[in-house]
Amino acid sequence: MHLSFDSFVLAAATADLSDAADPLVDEHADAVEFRMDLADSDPESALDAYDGGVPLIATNRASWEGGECDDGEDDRLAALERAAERDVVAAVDIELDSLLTPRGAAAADRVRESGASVVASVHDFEGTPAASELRRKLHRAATLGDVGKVAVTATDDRDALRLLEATDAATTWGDTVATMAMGEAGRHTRAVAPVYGSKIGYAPVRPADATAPGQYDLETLSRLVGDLERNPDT
Ligand SMILES: O=C1C[C@@](O)(C(=O)O)C[C@@H](O)[C@@H]1O
Repeated sequence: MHLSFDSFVLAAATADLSDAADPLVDEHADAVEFRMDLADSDPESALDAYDGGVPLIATNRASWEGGECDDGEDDRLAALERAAERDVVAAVDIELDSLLTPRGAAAADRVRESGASVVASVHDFEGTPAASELRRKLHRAATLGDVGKVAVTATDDRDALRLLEATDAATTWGDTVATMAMGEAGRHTRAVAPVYGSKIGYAPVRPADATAPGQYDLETLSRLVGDLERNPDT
């Protein structure tokens, strides 16, 4: 399956692929992000059993990047390479710090050879970097990935605004990026960042199953993003 990041992709984020059968996913999601690192049972068996019609983004977030995968880098990335071999997996998320290593770069090559896209991701669970640093990270991630994703933690409105500004700048100079600010102060960026060019949003099917702080549930984010969408004809 293929996912185009030319326009906004709303991803239902989950640790449990059976969530994909929820009618809300069919109704609102363009993709399902499978957080392999958060899965209770063997994620590769879950991938084998997946028979949904919505393409998958496979993520196996390393513990050093705020996830729960403690495997060594080789095993962690090999699981993503195997995931990408499945037709339903349209994209694979690889951390920017990993893509900067030879093993991570090789994983990206394998993923692309399998026909999947690479989402290069950077997370800051402490705060929001300065504007210049944000721009640099976004550009670096968008250069190594087919989409460059930066998730930060906002503690006030100014943090959120800096992220939106960097999103707009990156999009204006032609990078394909995805941005979101985690935490309560950043919550609105999940709805607003797509207006400034962000190409992926993440939302749990049920509010209680958030995969990051400050997420809206899928139905809510779909409505908010839809309401704010610019329609050139109106
Ligand atoms: O990187 C991201 C973004 C995210 O952290 C968020 O803030 O929505 C949620 C994660 O599941 C996803 O992999």
